[in-house]
Amino acid sequence: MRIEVAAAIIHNKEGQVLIARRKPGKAQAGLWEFPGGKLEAGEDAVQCLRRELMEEMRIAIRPYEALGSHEHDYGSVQITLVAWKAEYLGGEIALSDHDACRWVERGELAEYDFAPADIPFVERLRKELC
Ligand SMILES: Nc1nc2c([nH]c(=O)n2[C@H]2C[C@H](O)[C@@H](COP(=O)(O)OP(=O)(O)OP(=O)(O)O)O2)c(=O)[nH]1
Repeated sequence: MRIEVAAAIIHNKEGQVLIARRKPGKAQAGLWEFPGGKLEAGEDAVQCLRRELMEEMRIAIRPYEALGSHEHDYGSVQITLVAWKAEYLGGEIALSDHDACRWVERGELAEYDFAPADIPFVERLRKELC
């Protein structure tokens, strides 16, 4: 099975990036990710991310720049992960699909265990290439 997933690399005014840990019971539980989710039929990545962030975290974002996509084979599922840079607009974070979230500096990203599909984006962020 192949699924298309969008992830938002959300920054705040201080330049920190929002990361979240997948909660127990979900695929990749315990690993950190950039929040987002599966594209629904007829939806583009920007619409998907606006919807997912409101559903999963109750926050409003503005995705504004596509950072490309990476394929990852999880065995039972192959995912195409599309990442977008996004601006945090507002709303107080209320978690439903995650059991933790943090605003982190790029230099702190190495301290977290990310879902394998996210690693190429994490590396680019760490090197400040995006
Ligand atoms: N959202 C998100 N999912 C990721 C990332 N990296 C990564 O490997 N995944 C995987 C985990 C899941 O297998 C899949 C996304 O599923 P999901 O559970 O977040 O999506 P969803 O909210 O639409 O799904 P559902 O729980 O409603 O079924 O992609 C990432 O950075 N963000």
